[in-house]
Amino acid sequence: MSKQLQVDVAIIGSGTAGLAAWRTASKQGKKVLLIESGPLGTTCARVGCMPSKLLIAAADSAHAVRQATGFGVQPGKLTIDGKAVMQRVKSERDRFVSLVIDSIDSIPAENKLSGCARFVDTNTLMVDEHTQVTATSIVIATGSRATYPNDWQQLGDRLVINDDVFAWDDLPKSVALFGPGVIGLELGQALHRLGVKVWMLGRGGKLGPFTDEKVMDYAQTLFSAEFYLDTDAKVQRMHRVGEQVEIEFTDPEGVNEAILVDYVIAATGRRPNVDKLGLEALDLALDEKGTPVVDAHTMQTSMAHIFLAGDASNLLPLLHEANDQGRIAGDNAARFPQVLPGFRHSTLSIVFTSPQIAMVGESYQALELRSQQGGQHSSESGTCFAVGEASFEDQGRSRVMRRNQGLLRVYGELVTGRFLGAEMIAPEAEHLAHLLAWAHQSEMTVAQMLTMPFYHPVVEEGLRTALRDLNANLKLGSAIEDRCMECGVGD
Ligand SMILES: Cc1cc2nc3c(=O)[nH]c(=O)nc-3n(C[C@H](O)[C@H](O)[C@H](O)COP(=O)(O)OP(=O)(O)OC[C@H]3O[C@@H](n4cnc5c(N)ncnc54)[C@H](O)[C@@H]3O)c2cc1C
Ligand SMILES: NC(=O)c1ccc[n+]([C@@H]2O[C@H](COP(=O)([O-])OP(=O)(O)OC[C@H]3O[C@@H](n4cnc5c(N)ncnc54)[C@H](O)[C@@H]3O)[C@@H](O)[C@H]2O)c1
Repeated sequence: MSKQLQVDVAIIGSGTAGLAAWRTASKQGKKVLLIESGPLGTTCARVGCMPSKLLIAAADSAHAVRQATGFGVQPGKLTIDGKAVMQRVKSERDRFVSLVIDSIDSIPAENKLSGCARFVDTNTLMVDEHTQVTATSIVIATGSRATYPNDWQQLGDRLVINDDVFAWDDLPKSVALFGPGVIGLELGQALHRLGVKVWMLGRGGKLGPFTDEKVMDYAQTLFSAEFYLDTDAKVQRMHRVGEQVEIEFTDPEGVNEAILVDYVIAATGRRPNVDKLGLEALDLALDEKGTPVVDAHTMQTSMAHIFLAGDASNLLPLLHEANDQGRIAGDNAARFPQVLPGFRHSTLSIVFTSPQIAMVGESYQALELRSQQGGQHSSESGTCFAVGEASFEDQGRSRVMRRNQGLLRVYGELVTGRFLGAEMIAPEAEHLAHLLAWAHQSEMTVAQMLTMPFYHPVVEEGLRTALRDLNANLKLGSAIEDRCMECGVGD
């Protein structure tokens, strides 16, 4: 006979979204239960944001040493100690995980339950086979997992995902990395810079998070010059040969190739963990991928008392999004049935390659779609937005640092001049993107952004060039100024 529990709010998953939901729901004095199947510590700290950035930090340092000769600094022969690299990645990662576990430990025992939850009916969850939980409202915050073609399983332990990479004790000699998306680019470039031979193979020509083809093409040229990259690989055969994998494929020039690699890394996308929740027991509206449809402002599903947050939703799978969504879902689950729309930040995503990649506000593709649908302020040519751009190849500070590669495209609304979004691959993109996201959230016009201070010589002067170009193309202000050498070679 299973144990019975009755609570106000049940939260499934104690990742970033679940913990945020726990904090907001419990502040309202309700009886809240956090259910976790384990392992504890969040995807971000265990196998996501933090270990990937630790690996990238090691790669950046190797890259800086290689680049030093370009400044006349001769650092001598570079040696990479793979065991030491992985040891630091894991020990720092464990430190981050322990901080999360400390905060979970501080949650009272009666508010936590260990086990895998699934729905029995609209208000009842079965946790493993030991406890039945009845809740007035429920937050699904179960995260996501890596997904790849089923037949790759025949590669056994030579097939790995991001989780496995961060468990390595040493760096391998070679990998074939499938999926030049966000995870693929970050891991692939880092491994390459740490001396691992990398073949990066994609499907359908897609690269990174870009929707603006001009920026994507620029990035493709840049990464292809650094490591093997085929964004539309024609793979004929992939099979295990001893402790390695042989891959037969046709390269972009039509030449047949066969390579042997130590590992195949699957970075071919992630899917929300909602398929084993017993959702079939509910009359819940699902999208075409089988994920519950959710209101992005209230985080409510089609069943008013069931909320969804974080990677478990089909919204943007990012840490700060999981945090925002969890906060809103937890708050509304506790105040149910009086739900309120929660505050959402402007869209911001950063990929920690070098140069870095960033997306802010509305994507180029979203704006094109808005134009096609005859969006507000559509011009005679059928678009509702103008584009400005700047190259970083000749940008003052970027050249000083020998990091003068990059392209920034900014979008603004015709008629109103409002800043709408940006896509970029650029030096210091993480900082440029924050400035732009703040401007986007403040609903600034491009002209207002141009009245803001710009120091000299800084990479942000490249941003000003793009904004000036956009302002001219919006036909609301003066055309782009010629380079003003007396003002300093910043733009
Ligand atoms: C390699 C990598 C790098 C990343 N880098 C970044 C980055 O730099 N910046 C960024 O913003 N984002 C990054 N992300 C994305 C970010 O990590 C995720 O968006 C975020 O961690 C999602 O949090 P979550 O709470 O939704 O999921 P999770 O943290 O995965 O939490 C879900 C929890 O639910 C539990 N669970 C699942 N099913 C059940 C069940 N049935 N019953 C009970 N418990 C269950 C799981 O065990 C898990 O603990 C990265 C992701 C990866 C994989
Ligand atoms: N810096 C960050 O913020 C960061 C870092 C890592 C991950 N993330 C989050 O995690 C999410 C998931 O990342 P991801 O890289 O797994 O997904 P993704 O969708 O970004 O990339 C998957 C890639 O795999 C390709 N692909 C799919 N099937 C393939 C196949 N059979 N062969 C070859 N290529 C194939 C796709 O075309 C795509 O390019 C991201 O959307 C992002 O939100 C964020």
